[in-house]
Amino acid sequence: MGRVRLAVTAPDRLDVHTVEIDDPGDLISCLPHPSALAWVRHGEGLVGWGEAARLTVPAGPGRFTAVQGLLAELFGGARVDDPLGVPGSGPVAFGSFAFDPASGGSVVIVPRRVLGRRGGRAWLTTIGEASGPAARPVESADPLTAPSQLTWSDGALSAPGWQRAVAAAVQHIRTGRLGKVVLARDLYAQAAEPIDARVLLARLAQRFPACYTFACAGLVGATPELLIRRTGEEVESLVLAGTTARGTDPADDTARAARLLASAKDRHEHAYAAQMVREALAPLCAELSVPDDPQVLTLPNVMHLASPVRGRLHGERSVLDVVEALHPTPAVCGTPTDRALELIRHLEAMDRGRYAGPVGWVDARGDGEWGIALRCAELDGTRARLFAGCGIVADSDPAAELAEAHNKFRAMRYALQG
Ligand SMILES: C=C(O[C@H]1C=CC=C(C(=O)O)[C@@H]1O)C(=O)O
Repeated sequence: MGRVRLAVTAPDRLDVHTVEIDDPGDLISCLPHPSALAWVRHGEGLVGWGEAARLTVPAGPGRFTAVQGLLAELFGGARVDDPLGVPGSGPVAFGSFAFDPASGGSVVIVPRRVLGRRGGRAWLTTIGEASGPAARPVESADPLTAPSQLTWSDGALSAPGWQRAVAAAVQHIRTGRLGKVVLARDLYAQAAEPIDARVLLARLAQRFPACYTFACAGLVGATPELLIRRTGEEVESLVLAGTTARGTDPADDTARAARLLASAKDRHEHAYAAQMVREALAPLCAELSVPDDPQVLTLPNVMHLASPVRGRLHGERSVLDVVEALHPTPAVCGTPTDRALELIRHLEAMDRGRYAGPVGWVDARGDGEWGIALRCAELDGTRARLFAGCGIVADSDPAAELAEAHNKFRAMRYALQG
């Protein structure tokens, strides 16, 4: 167990049954309640609902390994019937961690039902009940209502206030104390009725199929950034940093992609993130491949510089142990990490909560997928708090960064407005 003391609500012993089922089709439309758990990309992944166990994770170092230790105990003591034995079958926990290690609010949930779909197979896992496996994913579902009468307001900083923060960050960087810092801002949307996460998930998955559409304890989004996937010994990551807006037509897109690849400022911003991921993974891996040059990832709202990373772990390490080594990367914090974190706390004038923290799932084998919670919102009844951030380097321009944040907000604005 790590240095963090976790609060756990769980029965003495979990009963877990996985059964292979016919293809349930769209996973998100199988979610029966707004309190959704989800991790879906290109129609594959996991959704969950209900709570067999909940871990409340306080602030402090060693959060990820502390959770891993506790889950190993909980899952190790469970009665498990898992004839599939694939990543995501058997006992699974979904989690979402605060960005800042000094902040509380991280949540890990072991659902009562998990529905999985990958590679032409589908399964249903029932957790916590001694009564045996459920035969069908959902008996009945609450009706869906899209958010209406939305009104918008600034979060901690107005647009000009945030531009001043960016300008201040540039000044700090020019003194040479740090190379890069990622600054974020928040926005609020107010709806007439409680916001149903399932509506937002369905819109995000349909519009951003290549992103990881996620939900965990009210944090909902579609992130393009894979922090780490572990499948046995294999690990994968997709490092993103450096952004441009989409073009107005295919020729404009091609020109913008070429400019992004050639942009010294964006290459610089990207290199900090790729380098740190390389350094964090190298001691954990027997083999590691990080491309020398990034490629362009095109999304419906923006384009990013992207480095797909692959490795083979040595030693017994769960996906959460690898998350512990990686978070926070310079894609969301900066270089050096401690100085960037200090500046973020000082300049953003807000607590990021779980935005820019790891979000994903882990199973009893230690396999799992964790993204960085970007392009997301924290739902609280009728209100949504949206976040977007931008990497700042010595030659960043505050107005251009504000426009970039605006483009990143468009994903969640679309999820809310349709
Ligand atoms: C911090 C965010 O994006 C990160 C990921 C990709 C590109 C980024 C950038 O170009 O600034 C950011 O590092 C965000 O979307 O809130």
